[in-house]
Amino acid sequence: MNETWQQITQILEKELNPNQFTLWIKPLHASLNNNVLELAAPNEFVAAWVRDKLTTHISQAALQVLGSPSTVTVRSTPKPTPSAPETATKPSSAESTVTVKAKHLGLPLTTPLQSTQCCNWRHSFDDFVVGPSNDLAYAAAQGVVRNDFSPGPLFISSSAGLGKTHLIQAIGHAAQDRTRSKSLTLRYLTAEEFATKMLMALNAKDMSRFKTQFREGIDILLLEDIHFLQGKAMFQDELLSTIKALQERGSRVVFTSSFLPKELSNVDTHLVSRFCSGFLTVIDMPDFDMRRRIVQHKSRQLQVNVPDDVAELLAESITCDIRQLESCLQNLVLKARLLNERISLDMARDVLGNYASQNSGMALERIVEMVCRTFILSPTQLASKSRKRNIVLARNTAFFLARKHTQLSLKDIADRFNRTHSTVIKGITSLELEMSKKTPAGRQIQRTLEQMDL
Ligand SMILES: Nc1ncnc2c1ncn2[C@@H]1O[C@H](COP(=O)(O)OP(=O)(O)OP(=O)(O)O)[C@@H](O)[C@H]1O
Repeated sequence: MNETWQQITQILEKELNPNQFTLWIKPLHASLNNNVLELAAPNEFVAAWVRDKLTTHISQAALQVLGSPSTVTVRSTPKPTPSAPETATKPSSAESTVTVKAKHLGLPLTTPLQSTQCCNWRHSFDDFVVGPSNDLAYAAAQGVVRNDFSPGPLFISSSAGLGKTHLIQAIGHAAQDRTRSKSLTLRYLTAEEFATKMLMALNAKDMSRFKTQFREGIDILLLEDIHFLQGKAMFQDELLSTIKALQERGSRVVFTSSFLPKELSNVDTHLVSRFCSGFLTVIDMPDFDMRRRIVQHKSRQLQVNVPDDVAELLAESITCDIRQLESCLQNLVLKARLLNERISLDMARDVLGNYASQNSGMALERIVEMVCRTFILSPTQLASKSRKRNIVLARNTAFFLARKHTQLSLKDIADRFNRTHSTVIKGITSLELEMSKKTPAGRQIQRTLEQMDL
C-alpha cells in the first residue's frame, strides 16, 4: 500500500497548494481494504478537515492510481470516532443512491458513480442551529421525514452558504434512520446530475429504464440546485413527468434552489406550478445571535473552547455566509493548534483579515467598485454589452454579490446593469454552476469571492 499511497500523494502534491499538502495530507497514514482507502489522521480535527474538504481530491487521485473508484474513509488514530460522518458532500460528482431493504422493489439498481454507503450523510438535524431565519424551513424539513406534511413538494430556497444542502441532507439522514426497518428508496442528486443521467440514457437508447428508475422506484427524491435546469426544456419536461409520477405514487420530493420559483426564468410554467404546489420556504440571512450560536455550536463540534468575545467578533464580522463563518472558525482553531496557543481576540482579528469583511446592507456602488478593481475594468466596461469572457465573468460576479449583499430585487440589479432580469439569473446560475463543479475555474471564482474586500 505504501507505494500506492505514495503515488496518490504525488498527484495531490501537484494539485494542492504546499501548505494544504503539508498540513493535511502529510500526516495521514493509509491502508487499502476491499477498495476502501482507509486514512488515519493524527487527531479528530485533522480527520474532520480532510473528510470535509479533501475527500473528493483524494478519491480522484486514487482513481487515477488504482484505475477504479474507491471509497475514502478518514478516522483519527488516537481516538477513533465510529459515529463520525464520512464523505457525504453535495453530490457534485457523485450521486447518492440509498436503498434500504427490498432493493428497488426488484427493479434494477443504478451504479453510483462513487461508492457511497447509506450512512454517509455529512449533515443532520442535530447539527443545524435553528433561529428566526430558518425555523420554518427546519420545521418543514422535519415534516417531510415524519411524512405528516402536505403531499406537494418541499421547495427550499436561499442564497449561497445559508444551509440548503445541510437541510436536504438532514432529511435524507433522518429519513434513512427512521425507516431502517422498512422498505424505502431514497435518491439524492443535483439537477445537473439528473440531466447528465438522462443524456446518458438517451445516448444509450435506454430511456425506459431511466423513466422506470425515477418514476417508479423512489420513495423520497432529494434534488439539489433545481435552478440549473433553467433554459433546458427537454430536462424540464422529463422532470415534470417524474414529479407527477412520484406524487401519484405518494412519494416525497424536496428541491433546493438559489431562486424562488417565481424568480426562475426559462422554466416551463407547468413545472413552476408544480414547484409551487407544495410548501415554499426561504432561508434568510442569520441574525447576530444566530451567527454567534453557530460559532459556539461549531466550536463544540471541533472540541475547542472559543471565548465569548471571539465568538462575538466572528459573528459580527461575517454576516452573510455561514460557510465562510465556519471556514474562518476552522482556520482560527487550526492556527491556535499549530502555534499551541490559546484562541484570543488578536489571533481572531488576524485570521479575519484573510476573509472579506461583510456588511449585509452594502451599497451596489461599492460592489461595482470592488469588482472593477479586482477584474481591472472600468464601470462602463462592466455595464457594457461586451461578451468578452473576462467581462462576462466580472459582470456575473457583480450580479452574484449584489444578490447576496444588498436588499435589491433581481429587477433592480438588472436595471442597474442595463440587463434583463433573466440575464441576471443566468449570470448568477452560471457562476454557481462553475463553483459547484469545483473545476479549476470554479475554485478560482470561489477564492476571488472570498478575498474581495467588500
Ligand atoms: N443553521 C445552520 N446551523 C449549522 N450549520 C449551518 C447552518 N446553516 C448552514 N450551515 C453550515 O454552513 C455551510 C454551508 O451550508 P450549505 O452547504 O448547506 O449551504 P447552501 O445554502 O447549500 O449553499 P450553496 O447554495 O452554495 O450550495 C455548511 O457547512 C453547513 O453545515
